[in-house]
This record gives sequence, structure tokens and C-alpha cells, in this order.
Amino acid sequence: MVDNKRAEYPSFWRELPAAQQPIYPDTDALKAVLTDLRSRPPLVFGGEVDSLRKCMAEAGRGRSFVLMGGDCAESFYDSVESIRRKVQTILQMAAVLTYGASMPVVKIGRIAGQYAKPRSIDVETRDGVSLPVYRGDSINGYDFTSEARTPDPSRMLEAYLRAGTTLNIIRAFTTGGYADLRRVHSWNQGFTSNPAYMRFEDFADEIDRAMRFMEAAGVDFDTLRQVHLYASHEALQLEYEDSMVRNDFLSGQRYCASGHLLWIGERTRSPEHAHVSFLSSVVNPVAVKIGPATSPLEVSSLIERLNPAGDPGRLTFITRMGSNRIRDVLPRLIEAASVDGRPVTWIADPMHGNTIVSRGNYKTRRFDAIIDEVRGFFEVHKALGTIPGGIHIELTGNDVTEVLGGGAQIGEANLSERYETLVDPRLNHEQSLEMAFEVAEMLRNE
Ligand SMILES: O=C[C@H](O)[C@H](O)COP(=O)(O)O
Ligand SMILES: C=C(OP(=O)(O)O)C(=O)O
Ligand SMILES: [Mn+2]
Repeated sequence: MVDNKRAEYPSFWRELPAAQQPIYPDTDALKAVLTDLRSRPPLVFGGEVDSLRKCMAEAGRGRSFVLMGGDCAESFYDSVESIRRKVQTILQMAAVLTYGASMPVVKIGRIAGQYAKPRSIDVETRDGVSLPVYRGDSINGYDFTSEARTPDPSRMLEAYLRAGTTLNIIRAFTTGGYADLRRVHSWNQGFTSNPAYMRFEDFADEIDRAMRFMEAAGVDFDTLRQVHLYASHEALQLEYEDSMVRNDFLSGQRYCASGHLLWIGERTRSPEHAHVSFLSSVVNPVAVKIGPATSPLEVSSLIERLNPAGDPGRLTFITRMGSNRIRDVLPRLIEAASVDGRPVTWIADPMHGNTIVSRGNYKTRRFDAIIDEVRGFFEVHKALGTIPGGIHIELTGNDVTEVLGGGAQIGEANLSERYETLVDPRLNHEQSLEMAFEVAEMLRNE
């Protein structure tokens, strides 16, 4: 467990600098919402959170592989159909990765709480009019009006309710037979029968033979009808996260009950600042996004602050370097963690270091660069004898055109067709599956 002096002063984060926080004009309304949130039931429970921490520990030891995926920013208006397709996409990817890795795949959504966004610029200007930038549905609205863009504390309450609804949908889809491996396999067969993905045919045939072997050998597929899909999000909005802290009634420990795993973003990860201090005071598994400017010293300080007792599964680093930097930058950061010796789980986010702007001014990413960053991540770990523990992807189950390339060859001219994201470009359903096959092949060749 987290044996940290700061845990004795859980509000210590309030004394430290906190980047990317909204400023609410109505402080009385803010207080009322926070009081209300503190009285509400937790969204996730201690036992589930502890199970995920054990899964993250297994991934750190190379005995399982983590798939984290979902929207850059969820919307309060996401339909049940859109959530269903996202869950389906994650389940399909996980089945392919399980075969490639010959290991269990830990499934974690960027879901049921991914409503607050860090931004690089505070204002957005359109036709000479400047307004506060959109920071996620739990902070302000997407519409380009002064009213929508003003931070509104009642949005935190709505975020809590939407997260609860989404968790309920997830529980229904993952326990009601929808996640049955036979069903997931038949969806994947639909994907690989598309001529655009012919190159995965042999791999898909192998999976199909494995399924038939399992059936012939008498595996009880009915025991494979339920899966765990955990919920994660960036713990950016500290007042909301703090209002969701609960002492678990069984263990008595402090959990942030807004999601199973919480991460700290690249823009708020200073070891001396508020986000790190806040997450040091709860026992959830935590992750920190680290970009190419991260120093080995910061890696050791983050370990010291977030996992002083060296609990396996407590701390994950999500590397987001860019395909052209990962092979140079990652080795010294892994070495710093190895010298420290306390266990760390490593996950690759091949999205955020590969963002570009298209000629038509769309924020986008190239599919090939995304795949190349994962390849670099595997190469570096192989050279150092350390463990590549998983991948972290921005995806949607919808048929959007936000990322360039892939088998469907989305080009710059296609981006305007279905560019629907609120913030960053996501892999669409087919690109996500294509990525799963690519990474499964890398895992098999490990
Ligand atoms: O996921 C997030 C984005 O990378 C981050 O919010 C910054 O986006 P921006 O540069 O559009 O502000
Ligand atoms: C903002 C994000 O990432 P990062 O902190 O790595 O830039 C994100 O994951 O959406
Ligand atoms: Mn993003």
C-alpha cells in the first residue's frame, strides 16, 4: 500500500501549484456542487480497484498485456450505440492481442470519466472573436459562445451522473453474453474478410484454428462470456477528483472512486505539483504520461512520490514520445527506473507524440507513425531486457475520418468527411482492429 507521509495530509495538494484548472466565476455554486458530490455513492469500489492493481502488476512482470483505449474526450451526448461500438472495438482488439501475446489482456477504457482536457492554449479565436478554449464537458461547453465556454460547476455533477450511466452500460455489455468470445471472434472474421485487410488473412486463419481446437478439446465457452473492462481517465480536474475520494468500507483505505485507474497528463506531471501530490494520497493504480522532454531525474522523483513503498502495479509510465524520438529518448528513462529498482509497468501511447496539422487545418495523425512508435517501444524494451506492458490508444467504434492512412487509405481530402472528435484525432473502428493485428504480430514475434 501507499506508505507516504503525504497520505497523512490528504489536502496537501491545495498548497501546491496546479496547472490547467478552471476558474469558476460563481464560487458559492462550486462549493454547493462539491458538497453534493461528496455525499454521493462511489462510482467504483475498492475491491475492483485492487483487482486492477494486481493486473497492472502482472503486466509489469510480462505475464499479461494492457490494452487501454477510448476517446480523447468523451461527450455527455455520447449515445448508447456509440458506447456499445467502443466497447465492441476494445473487445475485438483484446481478442486479437490475447492470441498474439499468448497472455491475458487487461482491458481498460478511457471511458466513464474522460471529460476534462488539458489544452495548450487558453483561448480559441474564430473570425476575430476570442473565447476560452473548450476544456471538456465536465468544465465548459463545446459551442463557440461566451455562455458555453464559461466554466460551470454543475457540469461536474453531470459528469458524475454520465460516468455512472456509462459504467452501467459497460457492466451490461461485459456480463450479459455480449462479450462471448465466439461472438467477438465472428466480428473479427467479418473484419478480415474485407479485401483491404487481406494481409492479416493467415493470422486470422490461425486464430480461427485455435478457436476450433478449443471447441474440439471441450473448452466450456460459456465460462468465457464475461470479461472485465476497467474504467480510466485523466485525473485533471482536482476539485472533482478530490470530491470523489472515499474510504473503502472494507479495507478503510483511501480510494479515488471516480475510476479504477487514474492518470496524470504530460502537462501536469511535475513531481512537485498538485496532481502528483493528490494521487500520492490515494491507493488506486496510477499512471503518468511522459513525453520526450522528461528527464531521468523526473522519472526517479515520480517513483519516489507515487510509489515510495514499491508496490507492484501501483505505478505505470505511459510513454508518448513520437515515432521519431522514442528510440533515442526512452532507453535512459527506463534505465533510471531500473536503477531505482521499484517496479514500474510500461505502456506505449503512440498517439500524442505523433499529432500533426493537415493542409486543411485538421489536427491528425498518420497511421504508419502510430505503428512505428509501438515498434520502437518494443525494440527499446527488447534491447534493455525490460517489459513492454501494453498500449494506450485514442479510438472510437464509429466510422470517423480523423487519422490518415490505414487499409482504407484515408487521405487529407477525406478528413473533412467525418471529423467528429471534440479534441484529438482517434483511430476509427477498422483502424483500431488493424492496429490490433499489427501489434499482435509484434507480440507473437517477441
Ligand atoms: O488530448 C489532448 C490534447 O493533446 C491536449 O488536450 C492538447 O490539445 P490542444 O493542443 O489542441 O490544446
Ligand atoms: C492529453 C492527453 O495526453 P498527454 O497528457 O500525453 O498529452 C490525452 O491522453 O488525451
Ligand atoms: Mn488526447
